[in-house]
Amino acid sequence: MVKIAPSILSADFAKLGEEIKDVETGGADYIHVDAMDGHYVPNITIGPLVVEAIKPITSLPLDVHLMIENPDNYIPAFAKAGADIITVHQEASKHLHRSIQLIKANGVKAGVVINPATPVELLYPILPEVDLVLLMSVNPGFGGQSFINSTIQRIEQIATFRKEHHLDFEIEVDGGINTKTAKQCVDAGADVLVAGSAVFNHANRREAINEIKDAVKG
Ligand SMILES: O=C(CO)[C@@H](O)[C@H](O)COP(=O)(O)O
Ligand SMILES: [Co+2]
Repeated sequence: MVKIAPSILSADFAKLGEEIKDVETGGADYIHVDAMDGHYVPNITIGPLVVEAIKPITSLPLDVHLMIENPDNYIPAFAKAGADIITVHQEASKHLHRSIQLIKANGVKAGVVINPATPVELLYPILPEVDLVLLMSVNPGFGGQSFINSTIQRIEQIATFRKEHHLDFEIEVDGGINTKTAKQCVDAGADVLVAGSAVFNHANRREAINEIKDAVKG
């Protein structure tokens, strides 16, 4: 069964707690938290203080996607704040293996993420060490963008590597997920779909999540 990770980037921040409860009761599996620093990406969003504030609101895992420069400087703070999964960009970490080890040393599941223009092969050396691979299907920085179709072949490539090397990390896809792209991603091998605007721009979040889950089955 596919997991849905609503991205709170598209939630109403004036009532963030209610928004998170709404998607939790609506059937979400993770809460996706997009942390942006205005340097690595051209937008500024959420820091450890917000993660700490939402931690008691939900029993779902907090899936923290770091879009920040020098991620090692902030991994301990996000872990302490309550992140359950921390994902670092291959492009933003100066020493990727060290970043992954640092996440694990802080007692958190470790993920690696790559942008649409980064060759998937660059991840191969780190794949035996990670719990999750996040493939960006838009350029990071904003919600509400269109899905980049070449992502499908990239999911297949990572899924093939996972099978051939008997690994068990989850494959997550982030950006432009809707009922159509969701099915394509899952057919290619994705386990977790981040959905920001598709869930939070829908008046009924349960319906939005069910529509994606049903589309994947159909
Ligand atoms: O990391 C990011 C954007 O950088 C995402 O998590 C988006 O927030 C997903 O939003 P939608 O494309 O689903 O609206
Ligand atoms: Co994200």
